[in-house]
Amino acid sequence: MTTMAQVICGLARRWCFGALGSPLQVPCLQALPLHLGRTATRASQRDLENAVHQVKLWKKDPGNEVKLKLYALYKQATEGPCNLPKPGMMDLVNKAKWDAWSALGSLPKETARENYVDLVSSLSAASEPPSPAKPAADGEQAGGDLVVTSENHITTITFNRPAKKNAITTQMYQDIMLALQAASKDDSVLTVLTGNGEYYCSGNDLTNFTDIPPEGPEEKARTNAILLREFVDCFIDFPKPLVAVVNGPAVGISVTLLGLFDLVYASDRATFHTPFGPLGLSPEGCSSYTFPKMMGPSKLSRTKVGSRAGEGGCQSQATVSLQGRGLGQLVFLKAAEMLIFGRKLTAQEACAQGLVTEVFPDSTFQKEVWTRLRAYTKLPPNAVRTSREVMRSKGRERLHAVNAEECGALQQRWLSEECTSAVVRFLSRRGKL
Ligand SMILES: CCCCC/C=C/CC(=O)SCCNC(=O)CCNC(=O)[C@H](O)C(C)(C)COP(=O)(O)OP(=O)(O)OC[C@H]1O[C@@H](n2cnc3c(N)ncnc32)[C@H](O)[C@@H]1OP(=O)(O)O
Repeated sequence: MTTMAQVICGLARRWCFGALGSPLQVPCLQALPLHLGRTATRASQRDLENAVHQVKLWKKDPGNEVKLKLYALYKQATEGPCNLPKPGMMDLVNKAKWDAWSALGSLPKETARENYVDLVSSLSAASEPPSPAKPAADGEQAGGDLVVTSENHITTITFNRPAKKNAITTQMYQDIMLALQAASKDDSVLTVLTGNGEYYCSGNDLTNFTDIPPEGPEEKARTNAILLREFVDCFIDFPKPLVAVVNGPAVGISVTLLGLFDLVYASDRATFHTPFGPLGLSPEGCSSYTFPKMMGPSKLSRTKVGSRAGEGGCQSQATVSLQGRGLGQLVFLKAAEMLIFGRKLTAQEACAQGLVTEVFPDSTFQKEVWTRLRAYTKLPPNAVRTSREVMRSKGRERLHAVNAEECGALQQRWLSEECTSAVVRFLSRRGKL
């Protein structure tokens, strides 16, 4: 069986820039800027070889679409129409190459050669002069991918990869666990998670799947499941109030975990998206349990109505949805729309569903939230901890069981073709393969 990890592993190896099969493997001739060097309208074999060499000198990855075109034209120019058997569905790289080459049909070798040379020439011309170097580290702030600070009895853990929309790497999962362990013992009253930049967090870093150990993809899925389970367990067992300051869009695991938080304050710019269906995944972070629970009818009596509607606060639209439906059905439907079908919620909608405590206008978000949190730190810390423990202790065992079940399901999902294809699509669109 070909698994996602095998495919991605193979893709990562084979699709790195300069390694897309034959066009980049011919012997290297003199480097000659083709758009300057070729004057005749018909491209010669020498022009083709120069073009191949030119491609090798490109510093910027031209993207998979261009690489496929180059591959197909080169094969057509040197071997004629596609003569390979069609690869299997799961052999994604060879299938894409085969499709591109076959699509050229009976294009004459000379025309393919000319098209190859012209394509390289136009792309080389377009890339001159070389674009200026990017600012250091893509604008990432000093302090690493995760920044932990402790001030005024608040420990703050900040996702700090704004250039990657704060996607969580494997290292960051480990570092967050260490930060939580430290925060559980320090003198802070509250522990806050927030994001630096435009996003709160774009969820699991999808390139985490490309790092396959020598033991193979099953081992990767197994260790990922263990890591995820330990990671979520840290949130379940965390002894102090957890606060999410959701400064912008939140995706995937950064949303599901919110069900384990005590306070979730959101900017009105934030959105909440769990695209598990499209990604071939299933829910994690105990959301399969917490979301139906919080989005159920018991929330309706707690839903904040009115006072800040339109300028923050929650709007009570959920009551409308109740009409004509049994309450039990509503519980299922609301959580299902998010977790199974990947419906993205606005901050107001998330608040109405009980996922968010309160929404603030983005312009005053930071000021209002941090003022509120500082005031909470003045409360007697032991009373705060005790109240929280009383509220949490009854459900803890259940949450651990849910977490274990979700991780088991995901371990299978990560090895599935549905997930493979979705991750490959994402990475491929961004030229990461
Ligand atoms: C131990 C394992 C535990 C596993 C736990 C499982 C968790 C499940 C999940 O979290 S599922 C959710 C996974 N996340 C996503 O599917 C989001 C993917 N990202 C996007 O859809 C988009 O990037 C976006 C909507 C977040 C933002 O789109 P936009 O067009 O505004 O920006 P770009 O796409 O150009 O992104 C900018 C750069 O950031 C990189 N990036 C963003 N998100 C991720 C991500 N999740 N993983 C890896 N990389 C990400 C993107 O590739 C761009 O990088 P580049 O500039 O180098 O191309």
